[in-house]
Amino acid sequence: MSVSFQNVSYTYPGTENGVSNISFDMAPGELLAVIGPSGSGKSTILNLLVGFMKPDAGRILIDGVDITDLPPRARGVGVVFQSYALFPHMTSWQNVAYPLKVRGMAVEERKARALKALEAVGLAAFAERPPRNLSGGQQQRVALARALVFEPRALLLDEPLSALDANTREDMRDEIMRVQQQAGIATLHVTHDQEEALSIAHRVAVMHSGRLLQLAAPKELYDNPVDRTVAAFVGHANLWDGTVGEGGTVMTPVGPLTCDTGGYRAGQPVTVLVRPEHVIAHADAVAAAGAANLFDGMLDHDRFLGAVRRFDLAVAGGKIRGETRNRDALTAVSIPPEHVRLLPPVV
Ligand SMILES: Nc1ncnc2c1ncn2[C@@H]1O[C@H](COP(=O)(O)OP(=O)(O)OP(=O)(O)O)[C@@H](O)[C@H]1O
Repeated sequence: MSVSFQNVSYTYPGTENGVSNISFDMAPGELLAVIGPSGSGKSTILNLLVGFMKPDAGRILIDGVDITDLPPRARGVGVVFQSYALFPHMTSWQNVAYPLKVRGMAVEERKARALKALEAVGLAAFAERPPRNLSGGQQQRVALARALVFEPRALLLDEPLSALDANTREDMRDEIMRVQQQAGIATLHVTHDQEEALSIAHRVAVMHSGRLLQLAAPKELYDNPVDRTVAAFVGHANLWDGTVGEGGTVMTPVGPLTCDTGGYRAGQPVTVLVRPEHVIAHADAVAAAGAANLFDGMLDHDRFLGAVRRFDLAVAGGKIRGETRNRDALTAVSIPPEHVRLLPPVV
């Protein structure tokens, strides 16, 4: 089942807020994550697809069929909400069977289907338990089974993991990927957690101020952000205003950097991106003599994060953020020219 947004716009009545001219196609079985800062339009996209709101302009298609004017129930879209929204007085299987009940299915058949759906999310043994006797992760899996039980044409996940602790969240990520792949359903996953998006989605859509800035596979998004906003939102980044110099250099507040200037000409303004993991830490500049883009400085922030250490080196003109596994003292960094990326300037 495929999902298509074609030039969809929506403005909340009496405001200038909403989403503008959103277009994307989801392939059958694709898991598409929508990320962006608060207020960027993620929930609006979700609500437009569920059918809680109708676009002012544009069309929404599922499998090539225009569903723009259909009410939510007729769209065949399964939704998992952040809050699980399970019925407390029903058992797990009754919760899962609920969408089948409202569709008028006989009790034996709906119980059989609910048990199968619970089995698919690894909860067959918990069918008779009420939600209050389940952990947060288990409740979320019941909600997932309930969203899948009526074989929806598309699945929507609205921040489904945000209420879970870090370890459960990682397990649930894997579970969602597994179940979604098994069911082969086009899935739109709205999240503010970019790590979650990068780790489970086939492609990620980055929203900002009601616009879709970039839609790309996670690695592409991280390595080749279209602009500074995307670069800043996805992962950590050193971002500087720069001006392209002569002979493969770019001038930045921290100093000139040797790099591949690509299609940019000398004198052009650019945004300079260096990911912290590409910054190499050195004990001192003498030890690193000869390294390209070498900076001497003083350690400013220094945070131990377990697997890595994230630091800022204060240099003349600014700070350079780096990540290293090296735990020793450091007073210099170097930046390999191939890891200096030039993006369009901020206008
Ligand atoms: N009911 C509403 N009435 C008026 N404006 C709204 C309403 N709901 C959202 N907005 C505005 O529409 C824009 C998009 O909001 P939306 O809720 O889609 O953002 P979001 O990315 O989901 O944010 P969050 O991550 O905080 O949930 C924002 O400017 C928001 O203030």
